[in-house]
Amino acid sequence: MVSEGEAATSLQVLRRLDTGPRGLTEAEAAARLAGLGENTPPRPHTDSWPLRCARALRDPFTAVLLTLGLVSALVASWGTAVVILALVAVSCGLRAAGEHRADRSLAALRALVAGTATVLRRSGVDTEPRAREIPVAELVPGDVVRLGPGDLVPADVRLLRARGLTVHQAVLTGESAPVAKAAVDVPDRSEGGPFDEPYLCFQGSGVASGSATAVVVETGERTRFAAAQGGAAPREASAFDRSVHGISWVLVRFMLLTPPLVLMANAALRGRGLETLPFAVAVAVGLTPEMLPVIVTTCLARGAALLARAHRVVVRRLPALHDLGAVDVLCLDKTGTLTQDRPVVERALGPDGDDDPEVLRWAAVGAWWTLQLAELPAPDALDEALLTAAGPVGEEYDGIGAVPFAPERRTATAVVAGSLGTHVLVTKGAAEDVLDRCDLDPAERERLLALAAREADAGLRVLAVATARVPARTRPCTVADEHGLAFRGLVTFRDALAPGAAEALRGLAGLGITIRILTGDHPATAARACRDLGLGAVETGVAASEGAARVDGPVVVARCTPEDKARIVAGLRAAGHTVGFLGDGVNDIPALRAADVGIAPRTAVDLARETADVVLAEKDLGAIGHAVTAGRRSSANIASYLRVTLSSNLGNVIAMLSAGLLLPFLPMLPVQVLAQNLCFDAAQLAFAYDRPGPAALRRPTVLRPRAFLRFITGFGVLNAIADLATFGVLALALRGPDALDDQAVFHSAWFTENLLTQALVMLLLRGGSRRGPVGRAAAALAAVGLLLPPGPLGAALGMTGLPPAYHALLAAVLGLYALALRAVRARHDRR
Ligand SMILES: Nc1ncnc2c1ncn2[C@@H]1O[C@H](COP(=O)(O)OP(=O)(O)OP(=O)(O)O)[C@@H](O)[C@H]1O
Repeated sequence: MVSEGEAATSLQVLRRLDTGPRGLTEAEAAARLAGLGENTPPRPHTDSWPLRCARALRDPFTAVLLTLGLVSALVASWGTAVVILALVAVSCGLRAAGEHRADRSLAALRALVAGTATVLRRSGVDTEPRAREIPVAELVPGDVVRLGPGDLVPADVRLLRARGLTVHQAVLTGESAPVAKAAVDVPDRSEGGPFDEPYLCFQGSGVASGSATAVVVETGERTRFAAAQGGAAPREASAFDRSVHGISWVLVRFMLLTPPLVLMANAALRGRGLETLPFAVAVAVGLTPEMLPVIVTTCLARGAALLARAHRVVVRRLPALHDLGAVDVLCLDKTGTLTQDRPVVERALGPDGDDDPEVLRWAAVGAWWTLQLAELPAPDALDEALLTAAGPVGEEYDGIGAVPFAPERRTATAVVAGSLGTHVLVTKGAAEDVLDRCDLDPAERERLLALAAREADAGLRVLAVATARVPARTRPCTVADEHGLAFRGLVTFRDALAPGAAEALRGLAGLGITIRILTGDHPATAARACRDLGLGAVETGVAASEGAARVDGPVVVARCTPEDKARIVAGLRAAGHTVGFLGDGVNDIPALRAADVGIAPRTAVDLARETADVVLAEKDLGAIGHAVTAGRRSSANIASYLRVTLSSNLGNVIAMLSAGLLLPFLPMLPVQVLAQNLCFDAAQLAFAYDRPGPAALRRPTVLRPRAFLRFITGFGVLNAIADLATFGVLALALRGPDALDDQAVFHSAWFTENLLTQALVMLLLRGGSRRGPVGRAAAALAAVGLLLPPGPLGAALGMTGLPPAYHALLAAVLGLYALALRAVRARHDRR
């Protein structure tokens, strides 16, 4: 771990690592790799089976079931206790198996999006070092790496040189704002911990801005990140976690209240004592949706695996799939998402609007020397386009210093040696920001802004270029030097629209998703791109404008800084929307973090990819539509399961409690309640494999705990009325010694009726096709309901065959119940 080396000088650190500023030779690096092992991040510590099962036990429903099992064992109701334990074991086993499968496929998917690092290596001792990209796993201590905006720090490193470097260390320290880092040759011993040291950067952090050259000090298991168990910083609970949590806790309270209520009511009205406890416990168990965790894990894991296979979309955090289904506002950046981010220089023009090749030359000189002096691993797309268009330029001057581009400033500056002891500052950047740094009268400034806007209106990207001649000096160039400049002109670029973007945007609008474009670019360039993509009436707003964070605000918000983007996303979330953000640049990272679902293409900068919840393996906006549909499908299945289970469970419990008070005996034996519950659970696993109807996929799906609880109370009461009505009718119609006075007949009748109504509810409350896994499971449930009581298992459970007249009456009651369910459902859907 970085420890004794922390306070050493840079030279001492290089010596200790037996390396130099020119990096290692390939042979030396290979030998170190063989000796020390790969630089792979620590594996998440969730693999062992006992640990998985133990985690599954922490689920609130399982905890309640265990408590109920314990209570049964205490009153020596062994049958009940054993069935409850079996339920717990099955649910934990299924859940652990589901999670294991999900983790395995997620790990394989993550490998798809693994990153690389830029390292300086030499082929032999006397050869010049060459910067090349290698997989992060192949880095060894002593390697010299280059870091640029958006890079993940690939190991624990000591900075040798840095320019304007700031890094996000949230994963390690929880601090969300980027912190400034700088190379220090002879460090002071500081008060704070190693994370506060300016000259150290750690694996797991990411470069927010600036650039650096650094030597790798520790790799693999020996990094601070590994020591911190590689635990990602705890994330704010997602919309999905919050809804499931909310619903779970309301139910847990219900379940805990049920046994004492049953006991008290039976004691008060029927004078029964503690002998009703097993029944009370069984009723509470009947209320529990114990398969919820299994269904959730299976639905999400299946959805994610299908999505990866069919559309090459990688969901890095399972609950994000549900959140995708709930997204109702999708914010996109423009460059690289709607356009290809392969800009080509179109024109270079002077202040009067005429062609002027000098402007392009100065811009390219600036790009070349910023690239060289800031030691950036690679030029950005605009700089690359300048260098391609201008040809070799840098050699004519000596580079002195550079302040690399930062999206908050929107300018980049290089300083080169001029004639007769002077230096020339070359600044390029967004027109407004460069003009602010020029000596101009207001009218001239307005005229030049209009010139830039005219070019941008044609859909071109625009860079302004300005220079200043200053006396030569030795101190390094800083942002403060960018003033008093002379305006040189504009360079314009054409960046073609991404193929398929227009169609994908139409598809997303068809899914009921509002699109917002948040870009750092010129408002006119952005507006033109959006118009060409058919984004309806485009209103542009600058980031600072009021209302940018409202969903009915402007479609395009231009000149956003990274913080503006995050602020708008946070504002939309605060207004109750579920917000997705798709971006690929370093300027998108705060917004990716702020969104409910951060989405990045695989070609995004490493840090954006690492921050995102969802990674598109192909740069295809259309894949988002598929991902949203997959999310809606998984959520619809989870919601169907919850609706069906909870409303019929609640109905059964109400009916059973009322009947228990009206009848001279218990309406069902505890073991029968539990057997019925087991049958329900098995049938409902089918929801994990269901294909929901098209209606469920048309709108964003949100599990709103309040609406949910209203739904289940409504249908639960309807279910209870149907149960009680069945018995009312039966009691009237089938009098006599063989009929309902006989406890075994009553219990069997209740058992059959319950399973049949449950099957009906599965079919009618779900919506969509009656066929498929849910249809088959409902049919199987109905068959068990009819065939089990007269069979040997029925006899073992204290049940018996039913008189034929019962079945006829039951069919009539079920018919009526189905009609009522349909009517109530239709009314509910209309609301
Ligand atoms: N290398 C560069 N040198 C100087 N100025 C630059 C450079 N790159 C970008 N700019 C200027 O800064 C502005 C903002 O850039 P930024 O990277 O924040 O957003 P963007 O790439 O234009 O758009 P988006 O946010 O849609 O990805 C650009 O419009 C351009 O004017």
